Amino acid sequence: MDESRQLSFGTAGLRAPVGPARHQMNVLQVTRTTAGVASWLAERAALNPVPHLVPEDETGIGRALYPQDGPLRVVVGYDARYGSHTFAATTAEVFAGAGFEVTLLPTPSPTPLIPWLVNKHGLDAGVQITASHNGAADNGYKVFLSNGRQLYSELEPELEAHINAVEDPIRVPRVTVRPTADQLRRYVDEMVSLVTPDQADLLRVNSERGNLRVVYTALHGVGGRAMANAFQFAGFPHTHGVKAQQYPDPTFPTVAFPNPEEPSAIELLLERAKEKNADILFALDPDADRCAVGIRTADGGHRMLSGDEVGTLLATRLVPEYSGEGPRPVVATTVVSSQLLGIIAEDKGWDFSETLTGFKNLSRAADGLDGPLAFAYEEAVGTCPVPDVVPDKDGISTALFMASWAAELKAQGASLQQKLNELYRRYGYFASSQIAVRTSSPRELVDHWIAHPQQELIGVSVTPHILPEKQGIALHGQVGHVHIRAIGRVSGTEAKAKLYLEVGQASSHDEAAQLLHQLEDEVQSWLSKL
Ligand SMILES: O=P(O)(O)OC[C@H]1O[C@@H](O)[C@H](O)[C@@H](O)[C@@H]1O
Repeated sequence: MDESRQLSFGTAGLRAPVGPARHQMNVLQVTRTTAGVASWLAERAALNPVPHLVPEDETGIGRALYPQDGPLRVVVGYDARYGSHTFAATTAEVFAGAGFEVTLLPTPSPTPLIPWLVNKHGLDAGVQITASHNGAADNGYKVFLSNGRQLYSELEPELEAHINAVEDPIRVPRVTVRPTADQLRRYVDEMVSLVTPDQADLLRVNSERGNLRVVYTALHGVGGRAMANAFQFAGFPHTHGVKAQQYPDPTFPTVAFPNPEEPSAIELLLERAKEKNADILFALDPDADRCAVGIRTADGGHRMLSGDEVGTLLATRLVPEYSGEGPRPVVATTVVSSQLLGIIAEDKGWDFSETLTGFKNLSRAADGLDGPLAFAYEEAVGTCPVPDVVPDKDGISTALFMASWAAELKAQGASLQQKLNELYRRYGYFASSQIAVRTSSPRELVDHWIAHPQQELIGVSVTPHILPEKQGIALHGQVGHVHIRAIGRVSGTEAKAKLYLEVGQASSHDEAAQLLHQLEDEVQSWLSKL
């Protein structure tokens, strides 16, 4: 590892092991980064002055009292990892030292609180100290801009130039910041209000929710309190957390990787689901911006839905079919997610937009289109159900929407699996899976795939497409009427290359599963030869 290398922004901000070197997460790194962010935000504000809100001739007294003319305002939050509290306090103090008005959250909190607060209070930026689902050794730094959206790629070079221009972090001025009152309850109340029934439906809905058995895990992260409160306030009395994983613990003692996408991470959740005979299961990631969802299977067991299954289902639940009036709502997903959402969008009259991985891209997916972003998701169990309230992925509101829907369906004798079957019957059967290759040089591996693209997969020829920014390569082919796709891409959060496999528009579940199986076998066999 090159120790002189400065950290750069990846899929979701800076992420690196906590340690003393220049390419690691430490107080000097955080000081330098924040000083850079502060000077960059100040420069942007100076270059984009607030338009005059009062007539030109009314100058002078009182002008400074307009909120837009005050100091830049930021909020700083943090998860419960090693170093998070210190890094957050450092971030807040450096912003304050640069003349910003700073809101520092008092306790470890879910990441979605930051975009929610930025958006709600018209702040100039937000920072969350988190390494999301990475291993215990890592920490990270995530930047949200004035509209609550994450810092996006085109702006990264400008910001990185400001960070690199910070000469001696020790000399950066710091001013002590007193933390604010806890904001979690306010956030939870607003999320719960999204699923609060009308007065006329109160009795029916409460009784539906009273019959749903919910289990969830916070995976040793910061979402436990938010999730418990949210379910309680929304009227789900039979909600059970996985006790061993309920409270923040930076060692993540019961899991190898605290990522709800990893089968080993949800073992205790599945045990709890069996014990409680659960109808629905939720696994938050450690900073609670993502949420995996599980359901009961026909044989009485449980299975986790894929991110694509949750995303496509929830889109159909939340976005009404286009009525022909006004701008079309925009739904969005990433290039490595299922192609099903695009097909549904065409049928429902929605505008559809596809971006590179990460909500830094997805939250901008409707820019340049007529309509607003109505819904976005990515296959990595990240869902943004209400972009105008939280313009990023949000595990808590996702869980509330899915639980409310599951309760309603249960009362009708139906299920989420039936809803999924309806989608497949209408649009064809889809199946997908992912293979991760952990390596110290994922870039080299993916460059090799790009330079020597596979010509055939499971006996049919495939056409290669290089992903934007050379992030990876997509191979598309047809087996009769069935579409097959394999994408290789460099992870932007961990040292791994990822392979995303999908079979689409098959005539039956079995056909999709069988072709996917063949695809997996073939990919595994060429991986073993590398
Ligand atoms: O595939 P990557 O780059 O490792 O990212 C995986 C996921 O990592 C999460 O931490 C990000 O919040 C997601 O947006 C992202 O999709």
